[in-house]
Amino acid sequence: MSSELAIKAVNLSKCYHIFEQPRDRLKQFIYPRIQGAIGQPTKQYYKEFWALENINFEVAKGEAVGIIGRNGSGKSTLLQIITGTLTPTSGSVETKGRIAALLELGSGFNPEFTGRENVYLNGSLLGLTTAQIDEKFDAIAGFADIGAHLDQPIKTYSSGMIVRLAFAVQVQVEPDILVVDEALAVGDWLFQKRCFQRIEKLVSDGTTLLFVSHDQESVRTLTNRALLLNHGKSQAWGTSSDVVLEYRRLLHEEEMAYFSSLIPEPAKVVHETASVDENEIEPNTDISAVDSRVSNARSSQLEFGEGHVRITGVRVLDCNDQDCAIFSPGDTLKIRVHCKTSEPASNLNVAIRIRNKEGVKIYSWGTLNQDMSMQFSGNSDKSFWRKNISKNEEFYVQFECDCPLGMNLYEVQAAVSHEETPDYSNQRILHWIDEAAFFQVLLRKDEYFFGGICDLRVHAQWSN
Ligand SMILES: Nc1ncnc2c1ncn2[C@@H]1O[C@H](COP(=O)(O)OP(=O)(O)OP(=O)(O)O)[C@@H](O)[C@H]1O
Repeated sequence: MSSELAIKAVNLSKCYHIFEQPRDRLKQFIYPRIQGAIGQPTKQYYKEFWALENINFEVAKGEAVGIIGRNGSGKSTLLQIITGTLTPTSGSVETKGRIAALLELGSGFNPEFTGRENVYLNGSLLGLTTAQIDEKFDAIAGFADIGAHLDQPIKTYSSGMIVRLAFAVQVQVEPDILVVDEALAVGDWLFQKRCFQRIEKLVSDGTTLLFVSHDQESVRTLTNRALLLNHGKSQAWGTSSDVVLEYRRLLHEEEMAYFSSLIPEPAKVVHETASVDENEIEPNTDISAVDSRVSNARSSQLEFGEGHVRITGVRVLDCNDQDCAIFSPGDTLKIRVHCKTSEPASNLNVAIRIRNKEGVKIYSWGTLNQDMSMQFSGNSDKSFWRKNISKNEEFYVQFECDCPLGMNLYEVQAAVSHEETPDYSNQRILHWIDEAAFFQVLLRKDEYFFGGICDLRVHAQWSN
């Protein structure tokens, strides 16, 4: 390996043997030997799982490299091979200099020993003499900042205290290569900030850093190159900002695939319904042909309520009253909530909530909001709240707008409630459904563009 390099991995692969049952492990230990001895073909009692496949990369001395990827993508396996706690199935890794690793919480600590004793134990494992540890002890204790706990056994420490002490030892030995896994996430934000500052100082003094984190911003700020692992394979290797972007793209793709599986296929036209005026509520409309796939898109776990008025389906429709799952900003977006009574009902409020995929409530609105505004304009007689609806009656309420939403995936929650008074002050939920429907908003290429969660319809003015 060139003297300029700190780490060189060549065709690194790791295969785990997965045994379906514990006794298969024993069988694997015994039978193939016997089968081999008597000249029979040997049988395999495990399945192979490749946690890493043909990973190649080189890290120059003093370089800071991030390793990112989804859970189970192979990051810890790779770090363990680099630090020598795991052997690869094939390929090789070479490292130069003293490696300090902050991998599993407090690994290398003896829980029965005090913090002070563990500092000496850990220091000696890292190759320091007692005299060298004596010299560094005050700096280590100062960085860990755990006060009198230093003379208590480690088993009495909180996870944050363990990580403080572990980090303090690792960084004070001034390693040639520092390997940091997710462990820092355990510390409080002030400690994390101090760790990051210390890591930056070590890197600027020439330490090589391998840093695994799910926090894309830390990877971008702390490292200059990064490796993206995906199902054990190297998906991207380059500048940290490029690789973090690639990681976002990967996460986005997977989220899209997940949400599209929840969004029902746009339904065929199954019946013609009259176009409903924006503010009109139409009881007694035929809903016999509500596409069952729309209501089937949710799990029955996600609903509750007293139940004498039930939501029988929620449909998302376009300007032609066609079931639609994809919209662009400005498109007519209709959400139709179909209900059925099992007893006579009145004082109803039918409402929707729209949440984006991050779970942020973007909007909630119900018929009572409209009734209230009718009341202000002295036209409250027509309010939905005052309507008496007979037993076994089916009706729907349609909410309609010009879609003001930004690019995202959206969940519709729907609810019907009994409101004792027309001001939401005394409410009984009759039926509430989470994940009643989903839709997506995509921006059309080469058209009006905005960023963020909703369109504020801002106009820019130039003046000089
Ligand atoms: N001893 C083992 N036996 C079998 N499979 C294992 C073993 N150790 C890890 N694996 C599997 O190898 C894959 C990679 O695991 P690894 O811990 O390296 O992932 P990771 O990227 O560090 O995940 P995370 O972000 O969740 O920490 C996972 O699918 C894991 O289940």
